[in-house]
Amino acid sequence: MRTRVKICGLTRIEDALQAVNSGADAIGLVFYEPSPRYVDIAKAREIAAQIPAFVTVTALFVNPSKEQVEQVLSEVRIDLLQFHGQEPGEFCRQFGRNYIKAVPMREETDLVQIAAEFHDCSGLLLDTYKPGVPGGTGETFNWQWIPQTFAKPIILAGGLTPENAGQAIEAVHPWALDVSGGVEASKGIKSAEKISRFMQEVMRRV
Ligand SMILES: O=C(O)c1ccccc1N[C@@H]1O[C@H](COP(=O)(O)O)[C@@H](O)[C@H]1O
Repeated sequence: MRTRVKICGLTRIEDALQAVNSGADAIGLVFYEPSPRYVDIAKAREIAAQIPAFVTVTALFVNPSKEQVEQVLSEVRIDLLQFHGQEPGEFCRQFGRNYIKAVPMREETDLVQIAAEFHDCSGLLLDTYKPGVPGGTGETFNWQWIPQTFAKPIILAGGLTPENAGQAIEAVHPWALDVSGGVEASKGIKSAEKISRFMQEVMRRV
C-alpha cells in the first residue's frame, strides 16, 4: 500500500487534472484570501466539478468564520475540511464533516495532547512552524520530532518536493504527504513535470 498524496493550492483546472491523472489521492482548494493560491467559490466550483469519484476534494481554511465554511460547503463539492489556523476542536467538528487539522511543528509540540483535542479528526497534518505564516512556507521541519507510531494518521507537509518525497516516506512512514509549493512553476501555478515526478517518487516506495 503506497503513501497517499494530496496536492494542495490548485487554482487552475488543468493543474487539478494533471494531479488526478498523475495519481494524486486528494486535491486542495485554498479558501484563505491572503494566499497566492486563494480560489473564490466560482473557481472552486469549476475545479471541483472536474474531479472524478474517489479523489478527495479538500477545502483549506485558516481561522474561518462558521458562515464562510457553511457557504463553501453549500456551494462546492467538498469531501474533506482542512483547518490550518488556531481553530479549536469544537469549531472543527460543528460541520459534521470529515476534517484534518494542521499542526505547526516545534520541538516541544505535544502531539498526544493535540490528538486528544482533535480526537475525531481524520488525520493530523504536520506542517512547518513559521511565526506569522500559517502554511505554504515551502520549508521542512525536523522530521525526528514525529513519533514513529501514533494514534492518528500523520499527513506530512512543509517543504516537500520531488527531491525529498522519497526520503520523507522512508524517514517518517506517514499516512500521506501534502505538497503545494514543491510542485509549482510559480506561486499558484503548478508544474506538470514536478507533479508527475513527485508522484513517481512516491510510487517507487510501494
Ligand atoms: O498554500 C498556502 O498558501 C497556504 C496558506 C495558508 C495555510 C496553508 C497553506 N498551504 C498548506 O501548507 C502546507 C505546506 O505547503 P508547502 O508544500 O510547504 O508549500 C500544505 O498543507 C499546504 O496545503
